[in-house]
Amino acid sequence: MAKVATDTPLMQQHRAIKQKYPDAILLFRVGDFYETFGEDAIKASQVLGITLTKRNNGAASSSELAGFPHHALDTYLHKLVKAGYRVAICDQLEDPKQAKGIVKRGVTEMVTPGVATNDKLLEHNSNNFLAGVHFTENKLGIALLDISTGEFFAAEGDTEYIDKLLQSLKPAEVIFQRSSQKYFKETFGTRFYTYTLESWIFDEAFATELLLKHFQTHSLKGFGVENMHCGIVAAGAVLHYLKETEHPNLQHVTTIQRIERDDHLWMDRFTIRNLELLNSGAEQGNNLLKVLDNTVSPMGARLLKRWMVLPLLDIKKINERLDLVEYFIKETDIRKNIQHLIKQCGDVERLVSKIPVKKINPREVLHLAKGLQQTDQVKQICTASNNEYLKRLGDALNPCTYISNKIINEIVEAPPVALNKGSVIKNGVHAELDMLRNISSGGKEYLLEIQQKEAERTGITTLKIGFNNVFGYFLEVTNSHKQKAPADWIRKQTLANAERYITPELKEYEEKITGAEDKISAIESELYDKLLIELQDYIASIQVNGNILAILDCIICFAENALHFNYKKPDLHEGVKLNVKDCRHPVIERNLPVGEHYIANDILLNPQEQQIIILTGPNMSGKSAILRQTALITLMAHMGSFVPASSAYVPITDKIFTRVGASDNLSGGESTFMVEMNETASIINNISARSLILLDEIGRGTSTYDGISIAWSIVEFLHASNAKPKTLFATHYHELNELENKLPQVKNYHVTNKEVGNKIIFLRKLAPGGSTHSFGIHVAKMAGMPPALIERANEILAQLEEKHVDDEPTTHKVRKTEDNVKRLSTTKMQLSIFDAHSQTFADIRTVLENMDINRLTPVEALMKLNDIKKMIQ
Ligand SMILES: Nc1ncnc2c1ncn2[C@@H]1O[C@H](COP(=O)(O)OP(=O)(O)OP(=O)(O)O)[C@@H](O)[C@H]1O
Repeated sequence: MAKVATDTPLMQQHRAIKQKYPDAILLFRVGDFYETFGEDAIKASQVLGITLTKRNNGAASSSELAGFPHHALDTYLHKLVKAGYRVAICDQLEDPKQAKGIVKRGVTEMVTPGVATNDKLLEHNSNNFLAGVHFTENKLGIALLDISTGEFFAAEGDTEYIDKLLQSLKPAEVIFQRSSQKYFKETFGTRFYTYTLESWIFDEAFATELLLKHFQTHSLKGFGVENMHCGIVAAGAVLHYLKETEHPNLQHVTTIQRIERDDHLWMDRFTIRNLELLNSGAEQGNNLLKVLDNTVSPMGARLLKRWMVLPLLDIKKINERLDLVEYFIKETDIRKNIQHLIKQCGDVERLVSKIPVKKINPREVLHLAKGLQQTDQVKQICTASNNEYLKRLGDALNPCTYISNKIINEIVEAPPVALNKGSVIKNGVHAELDMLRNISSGGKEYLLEIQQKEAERTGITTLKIGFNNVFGYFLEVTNSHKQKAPADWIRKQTLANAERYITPELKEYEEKITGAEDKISAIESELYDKLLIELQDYIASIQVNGNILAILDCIICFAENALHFNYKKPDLHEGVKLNVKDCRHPVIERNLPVGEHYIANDILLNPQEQQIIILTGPNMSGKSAILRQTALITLMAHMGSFVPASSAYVPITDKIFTRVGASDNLSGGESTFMVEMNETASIINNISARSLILLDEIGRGTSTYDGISIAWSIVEFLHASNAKPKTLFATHYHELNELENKLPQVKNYHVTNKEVGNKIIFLRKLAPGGSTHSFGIHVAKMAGMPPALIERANEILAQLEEKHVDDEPTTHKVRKTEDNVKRLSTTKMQLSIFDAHSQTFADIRTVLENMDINRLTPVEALMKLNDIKKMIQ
């Protein structure tokens, strides 16, 4: 921080407070402004675009200064936090008028990305989690708390599991111990906003004590987390951090829930990314969440996101959801009524979290109360239904009748947002308040009487009564009448075209009115405060309501989706066979150009006869779509949603893995191929009989020969494994079709197309058998490559195809292809890479010739590859 002048008491006070928050921008309240000094001012002026000035303190050194009016806090705070700064808000802790000497100041809130409660900083359809991560040698713990809703979760497991939770729940801020900084970055990347704490905070006894104190219980058994040692430590760190950042009012954090790995269908981060669940690569916004999320409340939208990244494994619970979707499809009136009521309830979870910190305004309190009345109606509808699950949900709703009635009886029909902006409490609630109101309004009438009386007395017809903060009520006379002003008026102010006067009578009434108004506002605050204190007792119940309304919102959304998009109820079972008829891709089908229809396909995967499908077909024919729709249908079924198919027999699936060859998401300087191999290795080590694996052009990140070899051995491995995971493998290596003849549970399929003249028409139908060529050149032409280039490519292709290699073993084929390439290099357009490095090429050729690809393990293949790479270098 730049040196701050020390000679004024104000600056001394600033320095003392700033010392406690060295890594935050300190917004220092001075009068009606928030000021920043020194380096804080430089940063604030850059981020906020406000003027940077110098404050000169006479003999002492000068300091940079930048400030903004206090009422603009929300807007500027939002910008600072979004820019990645931690912001400490330092307020005046006493009324400056009452202060003796310098006004007392202190930090009342520290705002960081993970502990934001301000509506402007939050996205209504996303949780804003603060995550704590605790590292130990063999396990990691994680806790996630959304202070804006009160939701608190804990989990523990290996690095991969914690990574998956971090990637899918996307916390706004992650805290962990300082000593783990390097490890965190290496393990989870640099995309998270992080903050480190001292190691002593990550202690189980300390954490347990904090949690017990917070929940006011004697043990953590009731929450089911008592054995979750690492999770407890992480949760303790989160609570500690909230205390440190001046968030002591956490009464809305009423419980901590355990996230159990074995309760959910597992998808790692590559899969979540590849399946484009939450975000999509090319076309922004076209993801599964966007397509499925037709919820009507923010609570519903947030829950749907969680259901998507944490799909269920318990068949009973899934069926409960599916049956309720079916019920809602049939019962249109019930569905529409409940949906209409949920829509009106508002964001119950976020409203309730403002109660402990008293940041809930009168309008929101009334909204909450009306929401409770709507909840009561939802309850009536649910409990009267004949669906067991719906009855149970309805039974758990608590309309909190006493408090909702009280609020509706006490707060006016259209209250102002700010408590001090006028009348909030209804007449008839408080006798003294009513009386003071009479005085206040009567007093105002009396002022008008004075105006009339004085106007008649003086003959000044244009006489007006006005008010300002400096000398209160006054009589205003325009210059043309000022000579008529009587001697008993006291002149107070001269304006360009008028004079202002006060009279003793005016003063007397002014005091009466302002006295009454001050008292009115004091009584209103007191009554409102009381209401908030009473509301605190209902926080937990209202949160339960919020959660149930969110569940209903999601299930109704599934019913609406099923009706609008023709989704059908999946049949989940404990076996291993996957059989989907007329399967569609939920996202592509909704984004097709007008007039185009999605071509549905049947997918059958069964470890006994058809464990692995090798899928070939031209570029753009729809191979990836078939792979992804199989995974998406499985995932949607596990969320409890109906699926885009005419029927779906879906096995309970523990893991979905998808790997896309040569993905462009490079990290840590690894080569594309290395990333691809790492990702594939993690599948091979984690499969079970219940896993679904989708491999899309694995191996394409390297040369054709290596690619084929690796793809080949991966298929062999998956086929030979005891787990027998169901696998779809899309590839351009038609050589892999040979595997069907060697391995009984491998089946070839291709995506059909028709050649008309020199054009391809994609029929997009899945058919048995492999396809022979890829039409890559045709796609290049469609993409607008220069005609000369296309012509030359066709020429090369024709030469390569001259020798048919299709019926020969792969090893021979590779050699023949090499021969072709070698021959091509001597034709008119030289393939310069082979020419320039002919010796290297010859060496590589020898290595390849001596290699028996059929016997090579993936690791050996990698080592050979490495040798080849060295030769090139
Ligand atoms: N069944 C289908 N019905 C209608 N359109 C489809 C279908 N399948 C795919 N498409 C359209 O074709 C495009 C290409 O599909 P996809 O990416 O699956 O092809 P691909 O065979 O994997 O191509 P490549 O081999 O080049 O990766 C999709 O973006 C979609 O617009």
